[in-house]
Amino acid sequence: MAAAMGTMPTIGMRLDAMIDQIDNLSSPQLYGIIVAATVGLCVVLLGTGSSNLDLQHNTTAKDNLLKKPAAVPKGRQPKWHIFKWINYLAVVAFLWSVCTFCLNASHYLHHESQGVLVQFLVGWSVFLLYFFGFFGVSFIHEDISNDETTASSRQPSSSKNATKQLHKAAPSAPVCSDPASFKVAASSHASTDIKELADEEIAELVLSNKVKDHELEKRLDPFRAVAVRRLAANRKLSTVLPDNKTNVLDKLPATPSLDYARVHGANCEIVVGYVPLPVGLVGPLTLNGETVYVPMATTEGCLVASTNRGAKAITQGGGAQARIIRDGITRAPCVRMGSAMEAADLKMWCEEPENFDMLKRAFESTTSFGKLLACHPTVAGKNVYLRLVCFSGDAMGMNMVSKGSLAVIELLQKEFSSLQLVALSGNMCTDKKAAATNWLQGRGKSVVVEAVISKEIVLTTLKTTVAALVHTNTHKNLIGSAMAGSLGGFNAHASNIVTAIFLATGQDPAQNVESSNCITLMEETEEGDLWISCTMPSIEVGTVGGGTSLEAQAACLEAIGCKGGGNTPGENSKKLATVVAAATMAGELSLLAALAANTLVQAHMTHNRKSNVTRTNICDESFK
Ligand SMILES: CC(C)(COP(=O)([O-])OP(=O)([O-])OC[C@H]1O[C@@H](n2cnc3c(N)ncnc32)[C@H](O)[C@@H]1OP(=O)([O-])[O-])[C@@H](O)C(=O)NCCC(=O)NCCSC(=O)C[C@@](C)(O)CC(=O)[O-]
Ligand SMILES: NC(=O)C1=CN([C@@H]2O[C@H](COP(=O)(O)OP(=O)(O)OC[C@H]3O[C@@H](n4cnc5c(N)ncnc54)[C@H](OP(=O)(O)O)[C@@H]3O)[C@@H](O)[C@H]2O)C=CC1
Repeated sequence: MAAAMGTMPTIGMRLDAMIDQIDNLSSPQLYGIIVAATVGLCVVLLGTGSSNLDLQHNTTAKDNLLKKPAAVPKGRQPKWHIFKWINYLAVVAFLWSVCTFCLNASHYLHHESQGVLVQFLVGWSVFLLYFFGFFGVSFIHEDISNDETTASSRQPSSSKNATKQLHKAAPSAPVCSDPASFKVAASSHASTDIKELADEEIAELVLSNKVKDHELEKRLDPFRAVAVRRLAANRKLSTVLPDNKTNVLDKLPATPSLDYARVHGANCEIVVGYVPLPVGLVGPLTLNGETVYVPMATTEGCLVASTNRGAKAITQGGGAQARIIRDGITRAPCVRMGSAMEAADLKMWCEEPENFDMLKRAFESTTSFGKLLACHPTVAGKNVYLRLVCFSGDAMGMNMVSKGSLAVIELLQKEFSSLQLVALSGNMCTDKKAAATNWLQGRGKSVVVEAVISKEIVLTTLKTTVAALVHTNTHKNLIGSAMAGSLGGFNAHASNIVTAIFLATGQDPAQNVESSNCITLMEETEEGDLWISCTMPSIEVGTVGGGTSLEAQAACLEAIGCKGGGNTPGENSKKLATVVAAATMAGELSLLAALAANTLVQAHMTHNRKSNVTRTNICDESFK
């Protein structure tokens, strides 16, 4: 052991050996190495120091609060300008010591006690400790940045995120839709954990655009996101409303029952609450031999009463019969070809059965329920509008058919090199706009419903006569609508009933435009009774998807007996469509009866005007 110890070199021996090696170097070599190492170290240190400083210059105290509220509390920031000057002084002192050493190296290295060399070594160690300390600050600071913001201050985040989120523009899109031309506020991309902050503090960040209003759900649970947004929204509103009220939204309910977790990503964005609508329940209504009750959400007093009266008359008469005569939701992409002749080629190609089969396979690869039923191409010069008709099971099917249509276009682009997609929806679909195509060719469910009501029931329940009803219907709904140049509006108020049922059952209310297409026909039978029918070619409804999964809307579907998917796909949505048509017929019956008997105004004064709040406020004594 002692022998072994005796052969092992001590630190002093190693130092001596190192000094001997240095001693053997020529002076230029020695100076060169020392100067190069020193300059390199200084450059690195200065670079690191300044990056820290830049970071701070670009970062306000509020940003730091946003990035890591717990670690860097507001108002307790390091004094970065003092660090900066200490840093410069340290570097100058370090360079001075190195130069001094280099200039007198041979003297210091041969000094007998080596004491001066030790002094230099100690001094440099102190500098190194300081510089390592500086590195440490830098590393910690970078860690904070990396943890807390994906879009760090070293990389412009706005452009990065913008390109990621924007979809590819259509080839024919104008220059202004170039994704690069979109400007996204850089401040909105901070993605720190803001859960630790109080609601008021987060609302403050929303107001100063440090956190985007519509991204709150990504960073907080959906219920808290709504609460925070309401705080911010009240403040925003106070700046634009004339009386600067700060609590406008307080009367808009946000609690207790709406499930915002379901709403987010499915039904609505920038949610600040919900609007309660009264729901009336019409019925019993006998339809296809079955008794149904129909929930209707409306604020138009008299509407539910009217539909209820019609339902009563229909049920008293033995009930209504309804049939689905066509079923297919549509999407019509607009594509542009190189020439009108190529457009004609495309139309012919799509109409070949084997080619349609290819389109069908492509479409159906995107859905387990959807079936492509037809493709109707319409040519307009170089443009082709491919009206794709899809069976959508129990879904209304707009997302489904849009997804499938995209797959069809991608296939066609492989077949026709000149084909350019102008718009996935080319308006010949036609969604949410009045159009002859829906009236003539149908969209969604096409339904016809009829009933016979005895003259006695017409007299007792509807308070009019069969002849008066038929007369009113002919001159109002048929001739009157014809004179108005109506498109699908040969009815009295189909949209009233359609919209109220749509709102109650979670349908897309904007589709009331085409879903209300309806022609109401009335005749007097040989027995003197009333025959009535409503033909509605484009009722767009679903019992899965969209708003149908929200609790309240699902409850209304359950009340009708058609919640969710049916035993066979499409069973429930078809039932809902027939209920919409039959309830519409009930509404038609009652309103036409009121018009025939001229009791419309009287009815609305009773049911629509009774509790005018303003009037009760100003003359409550007389009102009593
Ligand atoms: C208001 C009624 C029904 C009264 O009608 P009535 O015959 O005087 O009422 P009744 O007390 O004799 O009751 C008859 C049945 O009506 C129902 N009924 C009666 N009252 C209620 C009630 N409160 N709540 C629920 N159901 C009610 C109910 O079924 C009742 O039977 P019961 O159950 O009592 O055995 C009738 O006058 C009526 O239907 N008027 C037509 C009003 C209407 O249809 N308005 C629709 C909106 S108008 C509009 O927006 C569109 C428009 C007009 O601009 C379109 C156009 O250009 O034509
Ligand atoms: N994209 C657009 O252009 C438009 C969208 N909308 C909105 O689209 C929504 C409605 O679209 P929609 O496609 O109906 O609904 P969803 O987007 O909610 O999707 C419904 C999906 O549910 C699945 N599904 C499960 N069970 C059934 C069943 N029994 N029958 C049918 N499908 C079932 C299907 O999936 P899978 O296909 O995978 O089998 C179907 O595609 C509404 O919110 C509406 O407001 C409205 C107009 C235009």
